[in-house]
Amino acid sequence: MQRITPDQTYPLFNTEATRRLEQAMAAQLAPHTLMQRAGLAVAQLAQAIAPHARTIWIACGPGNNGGDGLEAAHHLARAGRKVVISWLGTTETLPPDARQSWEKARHCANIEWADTPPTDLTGQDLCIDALLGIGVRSSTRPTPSAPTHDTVLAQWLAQLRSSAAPVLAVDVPSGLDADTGQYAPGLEPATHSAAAKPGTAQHTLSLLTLKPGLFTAHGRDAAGQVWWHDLGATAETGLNHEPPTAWLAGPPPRGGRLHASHKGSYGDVAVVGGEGLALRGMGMTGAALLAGSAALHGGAGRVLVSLLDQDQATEIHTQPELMLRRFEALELESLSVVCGCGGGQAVRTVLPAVLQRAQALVLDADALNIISTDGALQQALTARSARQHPTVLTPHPLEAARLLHTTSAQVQAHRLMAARELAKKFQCTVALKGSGTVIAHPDDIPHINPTGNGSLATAGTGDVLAGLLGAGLAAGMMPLQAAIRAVFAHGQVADAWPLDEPLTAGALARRIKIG
Ligand SMILES: NC(=O)C1=CN([C@@H]2O[C@H](COP(=O)(O)OP(=O)(O)OC[C@H]3O[C@@H](n4cnc5c(N)ncnc54)[C@H](O)[C@@H]3O)[C@@H](O)[C@H]2O)[C@@H](O)CC1
Ligand SMILES: [K+]
Repeated sequence: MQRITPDQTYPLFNTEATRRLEQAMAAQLAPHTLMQRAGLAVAQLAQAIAPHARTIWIACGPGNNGGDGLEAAHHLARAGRKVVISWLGTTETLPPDARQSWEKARHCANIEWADTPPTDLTGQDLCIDALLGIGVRSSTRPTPSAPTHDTVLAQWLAQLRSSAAPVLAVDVPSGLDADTGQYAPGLEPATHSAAAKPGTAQHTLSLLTLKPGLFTAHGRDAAGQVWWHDLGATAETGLNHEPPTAWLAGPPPRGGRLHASHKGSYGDVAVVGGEGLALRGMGMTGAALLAGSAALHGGAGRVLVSLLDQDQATEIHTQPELMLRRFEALELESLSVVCGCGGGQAVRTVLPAVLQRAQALVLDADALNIISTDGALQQALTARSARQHPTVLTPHPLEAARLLHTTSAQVQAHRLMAARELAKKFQCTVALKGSGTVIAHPDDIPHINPTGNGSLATAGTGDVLAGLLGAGLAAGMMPLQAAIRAVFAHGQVADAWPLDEPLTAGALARRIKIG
């Protein structure tokens, strides 16, 4: 069993791939072996995280996820723990594996069966959520047979989510789609506001494989600390037979700078953005300066800033290392250009030249919005790949939706798919921002970033990411690697930041540590 922390790369498998692996393993093993291993692993983790739990309430659903819970109940009861099971299944519809575990639990004298879950649980107890696993239905189609069952399920789920006791979720938090990190319709937590985080699992034990939905969209909030037990898959079938659906990214390789290096060794970044106050009465130069600061702290040799401002300041007092340049004075062919941060409408005039001539390019914010409305710019963007000019797009879900001519809800519903589609459409690397940023490249398996938290949801943090990425490209990194590294480092700062201190984008840029 492994505790998942952002210190190494892990393969992630969607439901389809997990089912294939399960079948391949089941074919080699005695019947019921996988569920026995799963239940034992759940019981072991329960004992480890709540060694003194007075009562362990196990909510078991009608399928094999419930079977894992029943199997765990048997082990916990045998270990002398007080176990209360609430079971939602019927003997007529029980899958064969779950039936065996049900029989076992039934024969345990010291297990209490309760149709009404205990309501007096406290922080001294433990809940095990074995209601739904990867078999959750994501369609809103009602099941003709089960209106009552669905109501009870919703009630138990609400009880788990509001319990004062810690929750250990089996395989996935019930109701969460293991592929997308979205809740199945009708099974969302009642409260969905960022300010009042809904009650969710403190621990999730992912079985056989790690699933992408645990790490993106609502997955991070829903799952808490993720653990993984491969049920013997690595040793017995070799997980290598099945290509991963995605990777959970790990830290970039560390590498110090050569002593005999100079500023030219790390390349030049040019930040083009920051519409001035004069054009429309909306000054956004700060965004470009933040990107410039991040590029500097990200290790760029030199950072040039070209503000899209008629009244360019002659000096930037806050960051004297940044060098101001008029756009016409930039030698785009030899620069890693970060374009769009605070670009407003002014960025429209420079985009054709930037797309045509920039050696390497990061496109963010307003640059993306303008490109999404302009077919010629889209063609120019796609054409860069044939000229071997690396390009990285850093959209948030709404910007991605505009580029894909869809809605941000659709993008969020399938973040991995949306990022891949964008990468293919424009033949470039994409970092789709949001919880569990997805980094995609046309020919590669996508990566999900494991670092970062809600403190990054503040103005300017996207500009910092774009600048940091520009530094990676300027140093000659491949765009996918540069994106993985930048997103990881960006999130790492937020993870190390004190919880009670607001994180400003300026501080974020200054704290970046690379390599
Ligand atoms: N796939 C694997 O590799 C393994 C699976 N195991 C367990 O088995 C689970 C998968 O089992 P199943 O395929 O039986 O699926 P689940 O047990 O996750 O769910 C299926 C049951 O839930 C009901 N259900 C689904 N969506 C619902 C909804 N929206 N509202 C109300 N009821 C709903 C279905 O009618 C069905 O009865 C895994 O998550 C894991 O916990 C482990 O035992 C061992 C290995
Ligand atoms: K579950």
